[in-house]
Amino acid sequence: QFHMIKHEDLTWKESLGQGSFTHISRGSKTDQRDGVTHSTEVLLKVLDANHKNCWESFFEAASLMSQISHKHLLLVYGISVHKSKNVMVQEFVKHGALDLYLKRSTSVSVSWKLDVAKQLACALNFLEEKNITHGNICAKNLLLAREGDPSADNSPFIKLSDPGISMALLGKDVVLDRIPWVAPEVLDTLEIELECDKWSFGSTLWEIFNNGEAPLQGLDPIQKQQFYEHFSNLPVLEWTELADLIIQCMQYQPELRPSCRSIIRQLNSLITSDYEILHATGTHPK
Ligand SMILES: N#Cc1ccc(Nc2nc(N)cc(-n3cnc(CCO)c3)n2)cc1
Repeated sequence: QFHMIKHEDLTWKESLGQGSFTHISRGSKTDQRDGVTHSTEVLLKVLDANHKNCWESFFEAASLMSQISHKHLLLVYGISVHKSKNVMVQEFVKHGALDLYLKRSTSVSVSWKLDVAKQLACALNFLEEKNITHGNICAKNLLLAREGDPSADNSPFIKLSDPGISMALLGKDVVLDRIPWVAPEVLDTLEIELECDKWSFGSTLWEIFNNGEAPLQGLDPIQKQQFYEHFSNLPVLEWTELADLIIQCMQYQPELRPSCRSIIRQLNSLITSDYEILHATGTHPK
């Protein structure tokens, strides 16, 4: 079900940090095609040795991304299993994770953020049409392939990363730490459905429009759990129409959350209204 890559065809370069139970490095893979040796820059995602029991879920996440291809879904080249090393070999996405990029960037425009949000909505719509739930939508799992340069009139381009190890295996503390991205109903069942991705989309929208600041970042796991027990909502953004979309996505009743098509329609009208506001008053909504 996916391409097996030989360990000797991989070269590790610098470490780039870690996710849940994994760590990532820049690297390269060599392969022979019509007698010529090609070297490709890759991202090597290694499952921590002390979580070897999660290897099935780790590779299941990879195979989810390999079964389907879409311009906004990360390309997974294959996997490599050698001794106790379980490695997922991914395309190297030039500008890395969106949360870090937003934290570092000062001048990201509203239209840039709306463009990114729409790309994520399109990726989710594609998954929804195939009845596939991602289960870990957040800015950290959005990778920036192209920065977009307003003067050169080109726009950003994002890729949705693999969901990583399923929450059923991650343990309660990791699940609590994923509040408010994880949908409230998941806390009881640890089962993820399509509606869960809509809740997470709302939380990710909040992140994007708060320059990568993690929502509820100051709260400890207990306070995060209480946030759900009290049916709380994230702090409202100033742009009312955008705040409305976030609230719709983050409805505690899953069946009340909007379809992806509705999300895309609402983003399109925000894009046009943003455009009109800009050209009417020369100023941007907050
Ligand atoms: N400075 C810098 C820099 C760092 C990384 C990349 N590239 C890249 N490519 C990928 N396929 C995945 C990731 N990645 C980043 N963080 C995670 C964990 C959370 O998902 C995954 N980064 C490019 C530049």
